[in-house]
Amino acid sequence: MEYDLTLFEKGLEELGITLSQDQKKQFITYYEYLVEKNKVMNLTAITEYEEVILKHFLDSLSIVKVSNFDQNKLAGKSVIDIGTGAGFPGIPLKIAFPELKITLLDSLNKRVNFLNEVIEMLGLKNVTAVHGRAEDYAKQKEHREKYDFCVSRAVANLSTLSEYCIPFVKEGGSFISYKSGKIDEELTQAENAVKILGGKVQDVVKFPLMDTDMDRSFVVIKKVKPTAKRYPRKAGLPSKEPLA
Ligand SMILES: C[S@@+](CC[C@H](N)C(=O)[O-])C[C@H]1O[C@@H](n2cnc3c(N)ncnc32)[C@H](O)[C@@H]1O
Repeated sequence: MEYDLTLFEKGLEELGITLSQDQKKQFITYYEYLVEKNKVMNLTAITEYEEVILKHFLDSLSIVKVSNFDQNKLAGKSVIDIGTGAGFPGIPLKIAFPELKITLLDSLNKRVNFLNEVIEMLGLKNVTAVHGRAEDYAKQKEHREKYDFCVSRAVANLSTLSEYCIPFVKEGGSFISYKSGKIDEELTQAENAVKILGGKVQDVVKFPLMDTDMDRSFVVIKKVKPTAKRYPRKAGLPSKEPLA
């Protein structure tokens, strides 16, 4: 099937991202497989082609607006995507920036199985999909404070998310949270949690998604000191009783 790439190409140009024909084909293959599998399992509420391009693909890639996620300096950098679901933002980042080493984590095994099929189908290298909860993985030596970037979209409020994500980040690295809608109150509520966990809010990048009226933002949290061993607390607690 022929797909109109006008919107995608316009968005990529706005973001300053250049993709080869093969990379664009990988995005289309991913789109087709997402829609096909979505008929038999719950992966996404968004399935219309242009909506997926805008709200999943371009939204995921808009992280290049964050100055320390410099697309020219990503070689060898490691990223963990917490609560990746059907692969957002991790799979679009891997397709567009194949030099990244990416770990995709989700607590729903059927989504992880889907991701492994996508990885194989697209022939992606240096990307691993793992099944588990952030609170448990962040305790493991091979994951704790091992990543240059931790990213997460649509998983939890910023305080809970900080407890999931900051423990994965190396000192000097960043946790970059994808947010939509108004963010100021959530940011104020998370301020102390960020500090307790060894982070510091470095930047908040606000923008509309392409030429829509949909508010998007990135909260950029720099890891400034190691996270105390007791965090994250046991699975379930960060969402039940967010750090205040
Ligand atoms: C609303 S979906 C968002 C998926 C994707 N990030 C996106 O933006 O489309 C939230 C995902 O986070 C996962 N999740 C929630 N809590 C988690 C945790 N503590 N550890 C790992 N995954 C978690 C869920 O299984 C679900 O797939």
